[in-house]
Amino acid sequence: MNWGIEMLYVHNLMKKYGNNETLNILDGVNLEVKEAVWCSIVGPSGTGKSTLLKCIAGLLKPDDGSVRMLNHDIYSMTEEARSNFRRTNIGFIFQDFKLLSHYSVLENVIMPLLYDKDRKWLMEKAKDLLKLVGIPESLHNRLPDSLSGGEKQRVAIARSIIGDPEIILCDEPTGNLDTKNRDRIIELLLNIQKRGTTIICVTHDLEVAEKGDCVYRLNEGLLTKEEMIHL
Ligand SMILES: Nc1ncnc2c1ncn2[C@@H]1O[C@H](COP(=O)(O)OP(=O)(O)OP(=O)(O)O)[C@@H](O)[C@H]1O
Repeated sequence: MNWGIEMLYVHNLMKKYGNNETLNILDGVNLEVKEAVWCSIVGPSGTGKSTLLKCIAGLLKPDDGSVRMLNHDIYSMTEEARSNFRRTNIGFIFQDFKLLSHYSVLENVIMPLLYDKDRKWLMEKAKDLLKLVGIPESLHNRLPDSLSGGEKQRVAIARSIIGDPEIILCDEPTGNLDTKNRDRIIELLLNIQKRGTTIICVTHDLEVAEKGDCVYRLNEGLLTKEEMIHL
């Protein structure tokens, strides 16, 4: 594996909501992340961490600056190309899981690729991934609402890797979990990283953040590298 390949390059990102008098939420954010690196982003509530993730994901166009992922300039693409790029290269994990409540666990896992791949093949792959994240077969046909928080997040992790993404964007992935489940999710993310996947993880939890190879703090619109985390 080549550890030096550039995965993400964010240059001078600017974003504000509303009219010109409001502050820039992102005020010249720069970030460079290599392949197979876990990069944590911390910062006070409301400073724009989710906004930054959305800009990185191609879901929220910045006012200025650029996002390059795998040597593709995300905002130079057409919307359709960007959406295809996102589907094939990016996995997502959210604090509130975002599982579809009317679909079974298995159906949730295959959902990102439902229109791209053969359903039978996807089902087999989903079963393998659910095994990988420790979800027993007895839960495969259950609806998400009947699962515990830790189980839901493990299903969400299986869903995030169904397309073998190059990069996973996590927004507070352990925010709704107790310590035991948090540690299990950290372990899974570390294993996914070991397979060569890049992880960008927004978190309030410094114990999660410090699992990263690098930690950045977003404050007053700027991202700065943390030299050391004091727990
Ligand atoms: N669509 C929007 N329209 C207007 N303001 C918004 C919008 N989305 C977010 N904001 C504001 O932008 C700021 C940054 O929000 P964001 O969700 O990115 O912060 P955050 O750092 O992720 O917060 P938290 O840690 O609490 O989740 C907040 O003040 C928020 O109210």
